[in-house]
Amino acid sequence: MAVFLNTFLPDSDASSKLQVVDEGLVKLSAESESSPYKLIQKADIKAILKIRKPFAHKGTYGHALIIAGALKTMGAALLCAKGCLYGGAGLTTVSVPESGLNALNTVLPEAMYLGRSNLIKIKSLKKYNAFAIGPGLGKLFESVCIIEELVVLKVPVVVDADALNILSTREDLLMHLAKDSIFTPHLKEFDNLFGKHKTWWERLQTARIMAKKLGSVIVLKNQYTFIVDQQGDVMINPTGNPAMAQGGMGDVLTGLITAYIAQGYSAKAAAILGCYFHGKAGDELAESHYNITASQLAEQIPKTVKGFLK
Ligand SMILES: NC(=O)C1=CN([C@@H]2O[C@H](COP(=O)(O)OP(=O)(O)OC[C@H]3O[C@@H](n4cnc5c(N)ncnc54)[C@H](O)[C@@H]3O)[C@@H](O)[C@H]2O)[C@@H](O)CC1
Ligand SMILES: Nc1ncnc2c1ncn2[C@@H]1O[C@H](COP(=O)(O)OP(=O)(O)O)[C@@H](O)[C@H]1O
Repeated sequence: MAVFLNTFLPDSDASSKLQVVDEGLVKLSAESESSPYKLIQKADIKAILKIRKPFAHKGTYGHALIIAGALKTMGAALLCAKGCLYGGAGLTTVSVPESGLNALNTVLPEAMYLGRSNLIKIKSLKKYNAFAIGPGLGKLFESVCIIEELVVLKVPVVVDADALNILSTREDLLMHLAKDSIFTPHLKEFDNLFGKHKTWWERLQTARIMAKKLGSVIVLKNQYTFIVDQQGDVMINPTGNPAMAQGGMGDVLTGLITAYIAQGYSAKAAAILGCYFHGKAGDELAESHYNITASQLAEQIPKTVKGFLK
């Protein structure tokens, strides 16, 4: 029986009620007409996920740099870094203000530190192969300068929270951020960035246009998160549940997606894996927990991936 798009939206309108959603990312036959809307299946994840290799070492799985946190929102940076560590990046470096150094060393001893002043000064960030910016970053002048630097470097970035809000006032930076970046807005951040929308159908049409225009992936977060690729196709994530509705959950997702980029996945594959395992970890915890914290969810991720492979 056909599944229609309105099943995955909090609102309903004539267009989404008529839009068929395909099951799975793979086209069934060359002749069949495929829908731009596809519901991610377990088999799709199996096809994307790469098994860890014998003789692998920390260098095999990349080095992520997370630029996040401000004095009063250091937790967002820690949660993002936690998502990255538990997502399996070989090395994770976190650039927080110096006021966060003790917290970082105490809470996440596996993570390394890069001072903000060094970050703005050094031109070479070449040792990192995955970048995330935004959780709890604040919108101060310093944050804008860092985004300008990333634009000059032309490195793809996972962009979240305050970095999205900065880009909403700086179209020049938004349009020049490297292709294959990943934008991870929730509804409000999305509308800030691309304009107000009355319905989710309209919002999705804008997401498809903008993902193509930017040459990047847009992860539009909600109960069913929409991953819109550079061709404007929309992948719907089936995992996740209301036990996850608590602050910091998106910060963990940003770290997790960044971990997959560090491990060598494409922007699209990293977004798909990140959303799927983030939600699946939440689903597994929700079997025994009424609500879940973001830290709990991050810690569940390695178990979830292992369980998936069994
Ligand atoms: N421990 C920490 O330091 C935390 C810091 N955070 C950071 O704090 C900064 C600001 O976060 P705020 O929560 O103030 O602002 P946000 O822009 O994240 O959220 C603003 C409002 O949007 C609404 N909203 C979000 N998703 C929605 C959806 N799907 N549908 C409808 N409404 C929705 C919520 O009601 C929320 O009050 C961000 O940089 C964020 O990363 C948060 O992540 C929470 C945890
Ligand atoms: N009811 C829900 N069902 C599934 N996923 C949810 C639900 N509520 C929240 N989430 C997930 O939690 C994350 C929330 O992200 P975000 O709003 O950016 O949070 P924060 O800024 O507090 O980190 C998203 O990945 C979203 O899909």
